[in-house]
Amino acid sequence: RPNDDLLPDCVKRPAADQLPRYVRVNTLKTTVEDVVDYMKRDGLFYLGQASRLDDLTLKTKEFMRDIHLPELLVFAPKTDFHDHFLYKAGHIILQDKASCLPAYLLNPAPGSHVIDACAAPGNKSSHLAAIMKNKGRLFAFDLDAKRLATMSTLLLRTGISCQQLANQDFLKVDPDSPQYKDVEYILLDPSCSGSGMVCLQEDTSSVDQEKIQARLASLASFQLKCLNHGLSFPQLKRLVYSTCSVHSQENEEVVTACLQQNPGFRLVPVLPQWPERGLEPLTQCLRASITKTRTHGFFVALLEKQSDTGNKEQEPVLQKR
Ligand SMILES: C[S@@+](CC[C@H](N)C(=O)[O-])C[C@H]1O[C@@H](n2cnc3c(N)ncnc32)[C@H](O)[C@@H]1O
Repeated sequence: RPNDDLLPDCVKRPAADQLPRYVRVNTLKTTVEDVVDYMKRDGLFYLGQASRLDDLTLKTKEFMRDIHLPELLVFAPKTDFHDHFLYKAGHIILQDKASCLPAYLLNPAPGSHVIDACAAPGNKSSHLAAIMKNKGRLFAFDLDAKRLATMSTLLLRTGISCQQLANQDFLKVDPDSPQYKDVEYILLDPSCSGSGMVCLQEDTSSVDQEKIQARLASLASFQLKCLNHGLSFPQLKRLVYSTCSVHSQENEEVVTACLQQNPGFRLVPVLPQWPERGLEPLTQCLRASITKTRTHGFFVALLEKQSDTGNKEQEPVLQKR
């Protein structure tokens, strides 16, 4: 959740209004083809599959399939689907493209056991459940009861049934408890400064710099604790870490500290065709921004447990899908 203390009073609407409207198709309820047909019958113009980022500059009523994510449709900025039948019926989810990356990259197998550590309001959980085809177990935690209640409504609407929600501090979840003994995948999207949200970008001139730095240090320390905790689940294979922050203190610096403390894990190079990378030397990670990826500001890292034999070939994942 964006940390309100860090956010400025000024809200830069014009920048947010430039962002395409991204729509994730909920494959538990429908298919991309059916949604495309529905939208066409509704009077929208389908331009096919995008092949370059520039294609995503759409006029009113036009839409396309995204370049990178197979279940994502892209519409003109400000297209509003909140009253649309497909949204109310849970067939589509209104989710920024960058925020679809974590579940897509984690890619848990159907039937697997997965944790969404800081889950509410649940967009990424619903995406995980769709990738898992509702098979297996999705343990979702959040500290905030109100946000968890919103999440229950969203999950109900989207037809998810493999989840187990808990109003619990993830840092207090016992990795050695028998119920988590088969957890192989964790999605960790902890509270952050929210500095990547285009409509909430910081006007740092009016904010006390010392206060900002102290808040960032406290968030980074919490994020690192969550990461270390996630990596301590005994059967863990992969963990995806994400923030909607543009600050390296919450992103590359947290991941670097975590890798130093957990030498049994390595970074997986992901999506080689993605145009914006983590800051050097963490170029295996992804960054996102309105200028380079036409999304909100975002950061994603995929960590993987090294096999006992070590020296595993560093294969980029999800190059083709
Ligand atoms: C960035 S938001 C998560 C957004 C969510 N992943 C989604 O895609 O809808 C971070 C969440 O972490 C929760 N949170 C903060 N500290 C936590 C903790 N110690 N344990 C579990 N959840 C926590 C907050 O209440 C907030 O809902």
